[in-house]
Amino acid sequence: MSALANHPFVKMNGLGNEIVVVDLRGAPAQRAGGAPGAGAAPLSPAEVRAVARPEGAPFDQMMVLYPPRTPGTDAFVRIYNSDGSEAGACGNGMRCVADVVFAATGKTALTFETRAGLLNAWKGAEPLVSTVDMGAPRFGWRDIPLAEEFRDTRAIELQIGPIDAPVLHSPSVVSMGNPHAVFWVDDVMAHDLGRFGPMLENHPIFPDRANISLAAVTGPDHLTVRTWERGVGLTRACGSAACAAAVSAARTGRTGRRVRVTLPGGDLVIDWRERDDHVLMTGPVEYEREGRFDPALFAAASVP
Ligand SMILES: N[C@@H](CCC[C@H](N)C(=O)O)C(=O)O
Repeated sequence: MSALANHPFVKMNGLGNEIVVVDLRGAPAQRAGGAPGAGAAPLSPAEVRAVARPEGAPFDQMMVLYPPRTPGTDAFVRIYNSDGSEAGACGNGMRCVADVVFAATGKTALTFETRAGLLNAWKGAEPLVSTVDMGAPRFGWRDIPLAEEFRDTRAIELQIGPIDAPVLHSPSVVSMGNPHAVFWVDDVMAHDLGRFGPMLENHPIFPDRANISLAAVTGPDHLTVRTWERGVGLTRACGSAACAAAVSAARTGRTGRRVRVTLPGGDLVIDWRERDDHVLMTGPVEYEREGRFDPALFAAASVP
């Protein structure tokens, strides 16, 4: 039987980015995938997709907390996309997880571990607002990763549309713990991202696929961004994409290092800190409902 059967969950969102939070830290060791400190086996893609079904708890990302692997951390967190794939980073999801743990423990600062490394979170001055340190961006072509060498990842050779009049071209590419391509446009609404997104997500230049964003500079230190998320599709907000757009904008001289990013679901403040190169993301979360996973979900999907 799935570790998720009958297990409680919290449905939240970060600016409309649909997030389900599941805490397996108190689950019996074998159900949580191993003894505390010994790691946590991933859920199967079929299990994750079962939860994402309309009769389950549909989400863009499901954030699953396991016992800490590293002393001093509050949890090991796995991040799942609705197609069952696992991601290395999810800014909005981490802010949701942080708020759940802030509320349960009374702490105001937390450290989590994800596949992409350690990550700190702080409670904000206002209720339901928090800041997550997304770590340092990586710009090397192998780190993103790209399938072939590009010395300068501020604008790589990639375009769609007619060769002499491309519709989208020369994206900035970066890893925020997950792969991002940012296409610079005048108006993020003027392009059919629902059509181009899947082609670009699965373009052979991205061996691990990629999150695809359209970004426009819409004011002094203000960006507007829409994202086609890897493993999900169009979402109302993608925190790591906001970070990717912000660092790419600063890196290409379009803005300074602290910007407000407007996404379809609302605004995030992104600060690419000079002193340690880390990217800080601040924004709100919302609680929607609590529930328990119906075991029938997993039986129907014939998952373990
Ligand atoms: N919504 C997220 C990003 C989630 C992961 C992404 N789809 C991937 O596969 O890399 C965010 O807020 O950062």
